[in-house]
Amino acid sequence: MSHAQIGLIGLGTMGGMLALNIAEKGFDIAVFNRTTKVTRSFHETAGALAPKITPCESLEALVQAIAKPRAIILMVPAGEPVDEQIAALRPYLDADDLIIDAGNANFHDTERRAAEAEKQGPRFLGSGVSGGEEGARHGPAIMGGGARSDWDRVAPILNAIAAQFEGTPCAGFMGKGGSGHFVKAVHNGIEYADMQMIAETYGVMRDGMKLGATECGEIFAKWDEGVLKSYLIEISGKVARTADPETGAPMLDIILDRAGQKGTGRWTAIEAQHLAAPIPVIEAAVMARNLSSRLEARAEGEDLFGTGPEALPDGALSAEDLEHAMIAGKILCYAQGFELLRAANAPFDWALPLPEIALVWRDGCIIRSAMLDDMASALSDAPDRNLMFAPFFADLLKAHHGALRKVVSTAVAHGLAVPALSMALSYFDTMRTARGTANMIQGQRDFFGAHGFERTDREGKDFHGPWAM
Ligand SMILES: NC(=O)C1=CN([C@@H]2O[C@H](COP(=O)(O)OP(=O)(O)OC[C@H]3O[C@@H](n4cnc5c(N)ncnc54)[C@H](OP(=O)(O)O)[C@@H]3O)[C@@H](O)[C@H]2O)C=CC1
Ligand SMILES: O=C(CO)[C@H](O)[C@H](O)COP(=O)(O)O
Repeated sequence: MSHAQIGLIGLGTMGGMLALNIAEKGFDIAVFNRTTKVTRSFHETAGALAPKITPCESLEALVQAIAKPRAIILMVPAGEPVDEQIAALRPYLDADDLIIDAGNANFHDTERRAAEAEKQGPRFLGSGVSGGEEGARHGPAIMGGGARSDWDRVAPILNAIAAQFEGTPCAGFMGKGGSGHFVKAVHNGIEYADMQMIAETYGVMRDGMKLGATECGEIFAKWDEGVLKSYLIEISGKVARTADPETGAPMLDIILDRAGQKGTGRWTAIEAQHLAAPIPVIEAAVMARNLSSRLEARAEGEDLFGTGPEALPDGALSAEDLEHAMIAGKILCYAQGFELLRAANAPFDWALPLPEIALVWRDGCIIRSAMLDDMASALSDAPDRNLMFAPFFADLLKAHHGALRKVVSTAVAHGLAVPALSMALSYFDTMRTARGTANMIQGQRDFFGAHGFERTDREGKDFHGPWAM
């Protein structure tokens, strides 16, 4: 019986929860998983939703269970698994059937897959989904890319399962090709940066202010009541206040300080370099994750050079200083993310809807934050303006950049590594310095390579020395 309104492949953390979400919103769904026992146990444990779910044990059965024209969501790891699934499905599908890759694909792969789909079918959408397990189950943010007509076809389902912010679905169409997955990658870059800055403030509290994990957790919980209100601050408070059930010690004290990564932050940093779009806070966060994995070298460094972080003198920094520094850092990191989105428009022939992206990120996704509503307004008022210059955020920066400077300089003076906060401050200082120091770079380039320079006192682009010898 071909009655399912949609299909889904990949019943892992995200796919299983998305399937339950789809069924709960009243849609009939057919599901398939590479490992059949996962499909069976998924259906057996679906409870009241089981009648809306058709478990399938082959791709052929999955395809037959879905009403035409079919739509099938892929929720499998990025890269080869996606290509393999598309190749395995293709013989069973009609040209107007639609595959939706809802995993975290590299957008270059999505561009390629979209181009292949244009030539040989079936139809293809690349849709970034954010929100983790909980979001997938009860309402993620969804960033779609591909053909508008394909998006419109599945929008009723995607809008229904997305998080709702004051009645508006946190799902949006970003444009053609890989644009949806590009927007999701930038979301993840901001996620890396936000997480890193929170980790740095935790480090200052733990190593500089000698606070215990629970005290740090209470401070994060307080921040979550103010300007910094956001999912990541909220869960950081919960993480810090959790005790290990086995030892009773704070969880944070027993977790190894080596951060994992699946690659989305790195993709964002690489693309920013290709586009010459400055995103130093995000790049610092990727760098910090990479350095975190150098456990042996860091231990060797501690033996050789002495313990890095020193305790801060009493009263050197307060929790309020850290909160205000985080506010400034957060604005600067989101501003960089939106600048990167804007920088991609011309090279990829996109028109990424920046205000709508801020609206989509208001709920459901990992970087949801009370600031995003104001960011959406600022981007609607002036879509081409860097967010740091929007009056609302400029006022916040004027009020809080002093705290960012105080936190960074105090931390640096006492051997506490704060790379993302430092980069936020450097970006801020660079962006408010009308006459910088690139004149020296231009002098050097002309000295060794006759590359030419512009002058401040004359029109023209190709001036040269002579240089003193
Ligand atoms: N976890 C998260 O918070 C988020 C994840 N994502 C993205 O969603 C996608 C899925 O992630 P997640 O659910 O966490 O991953 P999981 O590891 O929990 O699940 C992966 C799923 O893919 C299947 N699978 C793995 N390899 C293959 C393959 N070669 N061919 C077919 N099926 C395969 C697995 O099947 P089997 O049971 O047989 O192993 C399983 O159903 C990824 O792209 C991820 O980046 C996006 C947003 C958030
Ligand atoms: O997309 C996500 C959240 O938005 C996934 O949780 C992703 O896995 C997070 O990235 P990483 O594993 O690199 O930390």
